[in-house]
Amino acid sequence: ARAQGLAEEIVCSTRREATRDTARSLGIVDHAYENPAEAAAGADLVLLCTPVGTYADLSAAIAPVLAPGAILSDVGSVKQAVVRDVGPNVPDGVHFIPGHPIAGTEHSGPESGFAELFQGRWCILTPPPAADPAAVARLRAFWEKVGSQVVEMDPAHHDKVLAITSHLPHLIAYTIVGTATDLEETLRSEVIKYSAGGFRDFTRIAASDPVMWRDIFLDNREAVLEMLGRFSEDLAYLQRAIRWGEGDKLHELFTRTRAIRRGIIEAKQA
Ligand SMILES: NC(=O)c1ccc[n+]([C@@H]2O[C@H](COP(=O)([O-])OP(=O)(O)OC[C@H]3O[C@@H](n4cnc5c(N)ncnc54)[C@H](O)[C@@H]3O)[C@@H](O)[C@H]2O)c1
Ligand SMILES: O=C(O)C(=O)C[C@]1(C(=O)O)C=C[C@@H](O)C=C1
Repeated sequence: ARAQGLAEEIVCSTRREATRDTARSLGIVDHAYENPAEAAAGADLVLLCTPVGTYADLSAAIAPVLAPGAILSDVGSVKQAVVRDVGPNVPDGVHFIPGHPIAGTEHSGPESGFAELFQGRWCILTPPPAADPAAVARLRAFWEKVGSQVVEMDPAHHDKVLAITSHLPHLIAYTIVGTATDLEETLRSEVIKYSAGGFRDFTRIAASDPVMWRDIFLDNREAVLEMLGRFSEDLAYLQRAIRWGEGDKLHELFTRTRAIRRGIIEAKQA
């Protein structure tokens, strides 16, 4: 937003003085406050960017200072829980339009942000049915100006899609790295020593913020459990194929998934 000159003034609120200092010295914000209500007072656009489990308290804390006509949005990785937790705190006259940029890294804090983060990435908005179309258009324009492609979705659908494309992969990464590090000492040191391609990719994902991901799994419980159930069945199918030496079944699946990966890359290049 700073690089594109989208706001006259950008302010933030964080709990620690050290984080506020970092945000100021990076030039990301004009002012940094400890109290979120001080940061949100009079703003045209307020974005909640903390772990989703904090949203209920945070939105209650800023509600009294939100200006009429302001847009209240967020970047949280789940959407039904955001509607549940923030919705009741939104004052009349404030436009509540939840959002989710599908862009991020395993790193945390202001120093991990970069101006190109959202370029060429999707941003999903989940406006309530009665949302003001002009406010939705303004928020859409904001995300487009930072380089995103915006799509609107129903919150329940969002949570299902992200459960399989983002949440389950993280759960698998956390599990596989946990399993590997629970191995007996000799094997464990070998795992670390020889970790190259596959396992190393999992360790990157498994280095993601523990609080953020705890909250995502607690707040997208049903969709994650549904996808996990399907995944477990498919894993058991492969386990059985390996046990009985059914190479044709393995080959058929691996051929199908290779085509899917190539399809994703072609779609990106198009
Ligand atoms: N990292 C990603 O890949 C990614 C992508 C899209 C959306 N998100 C969502 O964005 C949000 C923030 O994620 P991030 O990656 O920017 O994390 P981050 O760790 O960089 O930033 C979160 C900030 O919230 C602060 N915080 C934590 N608990 C707080 C509390 N109780 N009160 C006030 N501040 C608190 C942290 O100190 C930190 O400064 C999350 O809701 C996450 O689901 C993350
Ligand atoms: O690349 C990464 O590090 C990410 O995990 C980014 C990622 C994802 O799963 O795609 C993580 C959480 C989000 O809500 C959106 C994006």
